[in-house]
Amino acid sequence: MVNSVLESFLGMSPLVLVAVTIVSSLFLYLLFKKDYRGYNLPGGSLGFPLIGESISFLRAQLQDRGDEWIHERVLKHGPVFKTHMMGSPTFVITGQPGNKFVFGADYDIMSAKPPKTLAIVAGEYSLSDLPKPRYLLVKQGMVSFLKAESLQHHVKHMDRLIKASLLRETKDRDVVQAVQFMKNLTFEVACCVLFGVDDEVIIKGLMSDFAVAFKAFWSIPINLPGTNYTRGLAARKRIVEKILPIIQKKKEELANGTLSPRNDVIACFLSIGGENVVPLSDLEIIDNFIFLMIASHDTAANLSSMMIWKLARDKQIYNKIREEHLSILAQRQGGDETLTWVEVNKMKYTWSVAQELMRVIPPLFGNFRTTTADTSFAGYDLPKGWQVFWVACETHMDKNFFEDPTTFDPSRFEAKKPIPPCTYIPFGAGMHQCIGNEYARVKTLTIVHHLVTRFEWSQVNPEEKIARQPLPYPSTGLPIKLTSKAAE
Ligand code: HEM
Repeated sequence: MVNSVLESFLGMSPLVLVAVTIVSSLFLYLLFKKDYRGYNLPGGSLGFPLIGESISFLRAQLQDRGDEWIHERVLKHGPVFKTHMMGSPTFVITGQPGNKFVFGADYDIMSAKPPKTLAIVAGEYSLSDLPKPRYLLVKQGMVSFLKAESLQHHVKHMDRLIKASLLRETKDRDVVQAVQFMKNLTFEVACCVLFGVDDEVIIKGLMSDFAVAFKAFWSIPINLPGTNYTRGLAARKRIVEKILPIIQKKKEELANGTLSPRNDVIACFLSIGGENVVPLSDLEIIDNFIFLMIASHDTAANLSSMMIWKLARDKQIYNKIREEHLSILAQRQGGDETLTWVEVNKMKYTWSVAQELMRVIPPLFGNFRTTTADTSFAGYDLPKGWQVFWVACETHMDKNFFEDPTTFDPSRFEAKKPIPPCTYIPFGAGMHQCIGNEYARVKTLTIVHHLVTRFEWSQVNPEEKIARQPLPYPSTGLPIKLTSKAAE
């Protein structure tokens, strides 16, 4: 088991890892001991130097027991504890006050600098690595495409792509590998709709490069031949080579007026300017293209895969969702067969199922920050330069915020009663809150719409377990058996 954990997250032989660990660990251990004596640190274990508790945490994640791993330590040490993961000493901060502290912290206390792995793969100019003024500018470029006012003009494009892809995938086939299909579909929709890249050969090439880069993100940053990390660096180089000519072409099209500045995210980036504003360089655009692909791909593919998983297992929910979608079709007037923004906004029950699914099984388990100054929380010292890890599971499963938390109940999101701040956090909160939630909503609802109005499905392996890889997926890729069900 330990071997398979090492191989999935490192892509390297355990023997090589042990050798590297022994050489580097003693030095780091002594350094660490020396630096932090005298600080009032919370309880917890730093585990082995360099590796820390990464293996134990990642192993729990693979078994979908990450929440138990956290909860055991919360029970032992309280809502804040120390550990060592993904190459750095780390504070895990849980609970509503902890979430408020992390999500409310500004740049002078905490940065959303990701683990070294993302910084290297996505590049030095990627959103979460930028100084605040530049961060705000680049994010503005992303938001100008992702906000509802802009996104609504892309619903029909997204709908056509999803419908065509679904018909292609299910043609003459009654079993579909749902996870791989959702990953491919999400990537294709992102290339075409988010980034305005529709050349099939380029999309295929980018897809295989990104598959390698995604693995590198959740690896331990050891630059040795054969590691996932080193393969990720090579994949980044190939991605840069493919995107540069696309940027050049879009510059020309914007200049001659054949491309609108709101056509896609790259066009939005290229249109950033004005008095005293330094336009984005090609490298800034590439790094943020990679960053956005990493931020959007697995998360959005995960939500639609998990919806398919849930609907295969719960006939009552499937029937209620199908009813909602057939009623939308029944109300449609005119001959246009593509979905509209108004129709997507009628899919309220379907979205409340997705929200409840993200409460019980959040796509993102949590995320990292780095302290940028010595600070304190709950009476403990948090020294500068440590990683901070926030997690969703502790508040999502807290009966003080969600009555009967282990029951799957979409109606809690239909109720008028507001959910207390910083307790329901599948999209985070505060300054770094997800800006792609509307895009993810529209894409997921469109996929579910075409699936439920055309098919019923069941799991080929009903006993299939959920494993975090690091996002939660059915462990054998969710093969589903489809039965055609024409819209009534
Ligand atoms: C179900 C799908 C998604 C989930 C669950 C999700 C989750 C999250 C979470 C939890 C964060 C906050 C991270 C933190 O505070 O540490 C985040 C940030 C972010 N997400 Fe998403 N996301 C999803 C889809 C997307 C999509 C589709 C896009 C883009 C099209 C996107 C773009 C971003 C960006 C750019 C940030 C960083 C914002 C910032 O740092 O200011 N996400 N996402």
